[in-house]
Amino acid sequence: MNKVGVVIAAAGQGKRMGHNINKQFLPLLGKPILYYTIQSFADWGKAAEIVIVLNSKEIDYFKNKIQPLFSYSAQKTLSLVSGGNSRKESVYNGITSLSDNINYVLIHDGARPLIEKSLIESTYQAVKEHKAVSCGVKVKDTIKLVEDSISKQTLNRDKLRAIQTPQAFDLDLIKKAHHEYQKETALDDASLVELLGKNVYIVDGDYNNLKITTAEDLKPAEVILKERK
Ligand SMILES: Nc1ccn([C@@H]2O[C@H](COP(=O)(O)OP(=O)(O)OP(=O)(O)O)[C@@H](O)[C@H]2O)c(=O)n1
Ligand SMILES: C[C@](O)(CO)[C@H](O)COP(=O)(O)O
Repeated sequence: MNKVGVVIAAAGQGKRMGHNINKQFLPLLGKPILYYTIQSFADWGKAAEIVIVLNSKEIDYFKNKIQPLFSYSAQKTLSLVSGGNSRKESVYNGITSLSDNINYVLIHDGARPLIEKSLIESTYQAVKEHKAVSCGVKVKDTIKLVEDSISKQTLNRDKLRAIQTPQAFDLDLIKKAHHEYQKETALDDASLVELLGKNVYIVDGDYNNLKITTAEDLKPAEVILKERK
């Protein structure tokens, strides 16, 4: 029987948000961003363990202000781990804290609170077949390569995807990728599997699965949440 774990990377500083409190604790319709992210995985209901990776200085805040928002049964699946200086280090701490009997892991950004159950499920179904999976959406704009404000090349849009999380992996495979490329800088976990020379299967993501990065992302996120109510 397959057992699945979830790692939610929430140990960033949210510098681009430019707020004095971590962006993941900012409210959307009155509840913290990180609450929505975790609740989506709890609602999905298939995770044996949900690891929340936090800045060590914010663990008490999480315990006092966010953890009590969840039902008792959801709280039982949560565990808290300290993050690192990069997203990659934080994810590493998360995946290595999962129990040995976990077969697959879904890795998600704490800052993507609009994730829907259907996308979590399609990612999970795909990983059982492909071992390494990422969500991605087709880019809608024309993308150009620009150097020193000069457009050098127009890229073939058909081959481009804007990459999102969740990304899902066979747990042994992603641990191996993290171990082998410990010194490599990586924006996401799928790129470490690419470095191993393995295929990463892309499932269709969701344009609404926004990453809350800068202040202008907050309003559209609230509009989407309101529509779902
Ligand atoms: N050391 C880090 C850095 C990032 N993250 C997490 O990785 C996700 C994606 O990162 P990003 O949106 O870039 O968040 P921040 O690093 O917090 O943002 P910024 O770059 O603006 O500081 C976020 O949920 C963030 O909390 C993490 O767990 N540990
Ligand atoms: C993993 C990721 O969400 C894919 O879009 C993203 O790369 C992480 O955030 P960052 O803004 O690149 O740090």
